[in-house]
Amino acid sequence: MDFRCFPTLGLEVPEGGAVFTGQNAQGKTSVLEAVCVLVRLHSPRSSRMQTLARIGGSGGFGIAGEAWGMERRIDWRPRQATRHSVEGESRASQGGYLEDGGLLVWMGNDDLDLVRAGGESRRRYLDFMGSQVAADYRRSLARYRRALKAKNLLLKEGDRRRAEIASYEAILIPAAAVLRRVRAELSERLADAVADRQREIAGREELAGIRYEAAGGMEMGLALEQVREKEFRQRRSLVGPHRDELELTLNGLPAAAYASEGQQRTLALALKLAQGGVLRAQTGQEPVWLIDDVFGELDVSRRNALMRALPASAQKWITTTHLDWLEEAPELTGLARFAVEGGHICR
Ligand SMILES: Nc1ncnc2c1ncn2[C@@H]1O[C@H](COP(=O)(O)OP(=O)(O)OP(=O)(O)O)[C@@H](O)[C@H]1O
Repeated sequence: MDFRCFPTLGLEVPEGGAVFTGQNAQGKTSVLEAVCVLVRLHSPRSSRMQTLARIGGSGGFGIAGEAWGMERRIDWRPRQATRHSVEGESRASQGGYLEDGGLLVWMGNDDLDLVRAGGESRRRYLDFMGSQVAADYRRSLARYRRALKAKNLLLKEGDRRRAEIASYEAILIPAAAVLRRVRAELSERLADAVADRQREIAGREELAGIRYEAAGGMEMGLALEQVREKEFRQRRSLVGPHRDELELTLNGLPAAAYASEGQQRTLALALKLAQGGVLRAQTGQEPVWLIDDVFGELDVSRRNALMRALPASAQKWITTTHLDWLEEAPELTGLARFAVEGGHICR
């Protein structure tokens, strides 16, 4: 193991899921994070694998578990290729490992950023979904990021490196086309689902809208031609999926600027609930819900609405520091409970 604060950990979680209780900084989020890393090779908290390795541990970490009936295992060591295996058989590439990985939805307290913060958090939201439904999405995203980084470095030198910049653009353009096709499809599917969930959680008519906006237009090649000289002057990339937006509105007005805090919280929940619904509709598979410290922070009406909106048959991993609300939650009383304390867990 050696993951975050856990030197070792073994857990058997029943099919319905579990609730992890404990004070702050005991390891609850880390348990959910380990699931996310094992299943999707992705941490919602950190883009650097190094931060996941336990400080004072062996330097790397390993996670193994049975998910969707298959034994999966990853082993991360600094300066080495990550090793992945499924059912004891090594999978050389990340894509190969993920192709039969299960689906996840992560809900956390910072989901409010989806509504309030800049476009980056909404792009991450789409990326997390896209990577789960389209095999070429993750590959294109990785390719796009690498080429964009290289292009931006060259742009720092002004227009002297035109030819090399063009060779990176030849990588960026097809990768952008994949990302945008999937993002646009997902956004369209999400629109109705988000509107329905918003109405349901708010308990009244509140019209939530989402609209995907490709920066510079869907045709990246054309957009690049139009901004080329400007990019050389400003020495940075101005168009492409890294600047796309998922615009959120409530009753026709931009949600970040006009919606109340309560409405924004509802919209953040609606976005995540809709994410689960769209993943299910796209794949026919029920995602596992990783719900980190959300319930305890909600007012009673939103908490009840969220509980009702979660699919009864889905597996849910829920963390909380407060126990009081749990006693009044009939939907969750049947879930197994684990107490987390100082990197140890007991049932
Ligand atoms: N790489 C690491 N190595 C060792 N300990 C770590 C590492 N990363 C984080 N920690 C520590 O692990 C502990 C558990 O963190 P975690 O976020 O899982 O707690 P939590 O129970 O979810 O807390 P909260 O309720 O405040 O969200 C914290 O004390 C944190 O500082």
